[in-house]
Amino acid sequence: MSFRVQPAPPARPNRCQLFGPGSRPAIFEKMAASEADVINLDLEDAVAPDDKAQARKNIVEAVGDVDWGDKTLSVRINGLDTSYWYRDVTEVLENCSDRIDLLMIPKVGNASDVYAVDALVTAVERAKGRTKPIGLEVIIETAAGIAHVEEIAASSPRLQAMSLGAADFAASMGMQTTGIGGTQENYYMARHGQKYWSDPWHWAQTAIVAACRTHGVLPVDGPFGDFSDDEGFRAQALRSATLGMVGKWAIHPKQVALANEVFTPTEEAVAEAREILAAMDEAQRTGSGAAVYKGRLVDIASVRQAEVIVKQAELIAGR
Ligand SMILES: C[C@@H](C(=O)SCCNC(=O)CCNC(=O)[C@H](O)C(C)(C)COP(=O)(O)OP(=O)(O)OC[C@H]1O[C@@H](n2cnc3c(N)ncnc32)[C@H](O)[C@@H]1OP(=O)(O)O)[C@H](O)C(=O)O
Ligand SMILES: [Mg+2]
Repeated sequence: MSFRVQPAPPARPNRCQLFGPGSRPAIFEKMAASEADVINLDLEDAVAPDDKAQARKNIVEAVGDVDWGDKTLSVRINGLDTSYWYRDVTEVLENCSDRIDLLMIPKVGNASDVYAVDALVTAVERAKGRTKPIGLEVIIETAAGIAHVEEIAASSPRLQAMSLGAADFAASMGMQTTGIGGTQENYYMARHGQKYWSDPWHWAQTAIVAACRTHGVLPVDGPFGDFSDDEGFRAQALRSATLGMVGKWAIHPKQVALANEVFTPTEEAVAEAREILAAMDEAQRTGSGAAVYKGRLVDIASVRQAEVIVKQAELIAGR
């Protein structure tokens, strides 16, 4: 227990982050017309090396020209292990309109990586007189990133969100899989001739959630590569939501509705949460710290749990 109050993360919906390559401007309007809460225009792995320069130009133009509505608009820069990243930051921020909200930093390995980008962003903001502060989001997708996850979550007041990038994470960890998220065929327990599949992403997700919740950052589940597998996406997203993550990436437009469905509390869940709050109001009025709701104990901790669901529903309703 700490006397410090747990900081609240940014109060904005982040149920789905829809990605699209910056080198494919034909889909920008479609991304803007989607139901995703966050749009990620990519300069990193979805863009071939020869297309990076043109992709920056496309993004600068699209940030200003496309009507992004009330979405959070983010640009993923290249990793700090490349020669591209500083020009991603300078060319985009020196030239694009104030409509941009965030830069996403991939393959973050420690707090100094975020510090470096923060310093460059700060310099460009001052030089260009940008008055709207740029936020940052990071991807945990390396062994170093997960080893230093808490210092990364605490690294900058600009930091708003942290995602798990399952593909690069698996590669960095030396995991024997080419799948991007979801069930892994060989990760199972065996008992009495039956296989019981377990979740290899679970420990990294909980580490991310704990670091984020400690430092007021939004924890987000990353990509699910097999976009023909709706059931697999939904199962992965439900596990993430249950663990405390607030949303999930979509790497194809058909995944947006699935993510929104999972990360929007159901009417039943909200109604039950409100009933618990009412039951506890009544209990406290009569001097009791606990009550019985549908045959089970509810107490002050149940109030905090119910408030998570009600606040999430209100955030989405107020979008
Ligand atoms: C894994 C690591 C990552 O980096 S993940 C994030 C980076 N990846 C991406 O950004 C890829 C994003 N997705 C795409 O580029 C495409 O969706 C695609 C290549 C996967 C499939 O495109 P395709 O056009 O072949 O798909 P269709 O089914 O034909 O499209 C139907 C329809 O939708 C439009 N479309 C396609 N993609 C998008 C999109 N992203 N947003 C909006 N609209 C899209 C397409 O134009 C069609 O439109 P229509 O013709 O019907 O009008 C990670 O870092 C890690 O390490 O884990
Ligand atoms: Mg990656």
